[in-house]
Amino acid sequence: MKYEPLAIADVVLMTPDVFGDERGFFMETFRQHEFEQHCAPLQFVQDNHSLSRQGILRGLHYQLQKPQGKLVRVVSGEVFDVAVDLRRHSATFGQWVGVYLSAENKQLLWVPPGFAHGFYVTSDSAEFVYKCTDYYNPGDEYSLQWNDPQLGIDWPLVQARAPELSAKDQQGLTLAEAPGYD
Ligand SMILES: Cc1cn([C@H]2C[C@H](O)[C@@H](COP(=O)(O)OP(=O)(O)O[C@H]3O[C@@H](C)C(=O)[C@@H](O)[C@H]3O)O2)c(=O)[nH]c1=O
Repeated sequence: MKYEPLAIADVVLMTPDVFGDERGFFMETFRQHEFEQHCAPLQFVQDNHSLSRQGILRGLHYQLQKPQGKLVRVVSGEVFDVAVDLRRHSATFGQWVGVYLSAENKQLLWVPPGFAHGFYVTSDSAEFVYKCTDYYNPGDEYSLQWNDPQLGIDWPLVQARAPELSAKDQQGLTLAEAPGYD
């Protein structure tokens, strides 16, 4: 596995070694010891899997009292995946990084606790799989507005169509309104 810190250095892009043969391929997608060395000394307690159609945007989500670090990847299709730094004392507070994750590139993104996370589906559909360092805690969940001009996220919208959002995400908070991490 190759580990590559992004422009916000705590966010790490991971590229697995893929062993192809006549049967298909094999790859390791997680190794605790390496993860602790290159990303964070944290354990995962919950795994999630979602399916979304093209044009769906999920996010940008975070939990305040029980922050979740997320190790995310795509097992079918392609998404543009975004992490926003909400740590108020961070030099990169309010900044974002985004990468394409796909079944083809097989990359994983480590989104640490203290970040909001979301993704936009660019392929016909996409299945998204991720590990979390804390449990889902719905009362503690916030949605940051995907198109807040202060964030200025450059979403690669398909045919310039507005993304489809859940009712919750349509009520997302701007960066100015959203509680951050102290
Ligand atoms: C996230 C989550 C949802 N649910 C339930 C609640 C609800 O009925 C249904 C759909 O929930 P949501 O609309 O919140 O699902 P979704 O919009 O896919 O939420 C996810 O978005 C991405 C971007 C993330 O980063 C995740 O952490 C998570 O917040 O699934 C759980 O039971 N456990 C969970 O961990």
